[in-house]
Amino acid sequence: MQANPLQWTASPGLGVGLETTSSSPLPSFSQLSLGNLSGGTSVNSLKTRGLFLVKAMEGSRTASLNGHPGNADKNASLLSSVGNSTNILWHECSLNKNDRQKLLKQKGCVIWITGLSGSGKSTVACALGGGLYRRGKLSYILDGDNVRHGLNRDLSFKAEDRAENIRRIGEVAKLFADAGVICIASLISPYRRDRDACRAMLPAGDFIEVFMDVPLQVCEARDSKGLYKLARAGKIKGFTGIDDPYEPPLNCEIVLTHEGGVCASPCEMAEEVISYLEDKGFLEA
Ligand SMILES: Nc1ncnc2c1ncn2[C@@H]1O[C@H](COP(=O)(O)OS(=O)(=O)O)[C@@H](OP(=O)(O)O)[C@H]1O
Ligand SMILES: Nc1ncnc2c1ncn2[C@@H]1O[C@H](COP(=O)(O)OP(=O)(O)O)[C@@H](O)[C@H]1O
Repeated sequence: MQANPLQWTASPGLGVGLETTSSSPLPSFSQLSLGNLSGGTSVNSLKTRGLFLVKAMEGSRTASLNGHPGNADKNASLLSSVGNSTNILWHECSLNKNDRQKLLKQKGCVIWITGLSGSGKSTVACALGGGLYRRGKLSYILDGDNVRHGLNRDLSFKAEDRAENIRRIGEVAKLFADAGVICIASLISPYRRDRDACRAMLPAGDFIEVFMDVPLQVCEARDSKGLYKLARAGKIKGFTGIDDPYEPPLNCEIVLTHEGGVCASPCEMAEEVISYLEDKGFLEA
């Protein structure tokens, strides 16, 4: 992608800043400024020294409220408590999701792929990421197995840990969507309630649930990791589909089916999801 052209500007009495051209989605001078330039520093000298003065004086609530004595009471009234975090204040930046979407020429969203182990979630997630990449669209995959190697390594497969696994991935996916990225979350996520809680984190329409509707017998016959065999032998307890529940979606956006013993190829499945994204306008800003 070509970089956005930036122009230096000077403003009487204020200092210098970076201004974008009219076609650029980057912030204007009013949103980026430096305050005073002291010691004889001129705009030109900074320019020639190649200094990028991107000290953004964001239109931050925190900054403006804290910056003025006497506003402490007003500030305190904005404090909130979320879970175990008390006295916290949301910090708003002037550069928002819309700006990032314009930059990326797409809309951020979450594609949530759910299904049994071996149903093809990871495969279709990769095919989808590839298909989007070839169209110049930025996506990122949050795969349950992979996230459990790091962020969620402390979680087991009991119901409450699965719920926490899903909640955390939902929160991370939400951040990716806010960044303007098409986030592909692929995890078993066996409980409807947990998936619905992730849906509720996002604006309506931005959570696209994709159900891998592949029968247990097919997944078990694939058994690419040998886990079903271990579960049947009682060596893995609480394995989804064997001795742990899976609740299929009742009303999801896309169902990728295994019809009459024939499964569409991962690329065909990915194209189905891409068509949905195109139809709903996610592949343009
Ligand atoms: N008990 C049990 N049940 C189901 N799956 C198990 C279990 N133990 C380990 N595994 C492996 O972990 C992968 C599923 O992780 P997820 O994070 O997607 O699961 S969940 O959403 O929290 O239910 C899953 O990966 P996939 O096969 O890709 O689905 C398995 O490889
Ligand atoms: N559409 C498909 N048709 C046939 N086999 C598939 C398809 N998608 C995935 N597979 C195969 O099924 C197995 C499990 O796929 P995987 O993507 O790992 O599933 P999951 O992530 O749901 O556990 C792999 O061996 C994969 O090659």
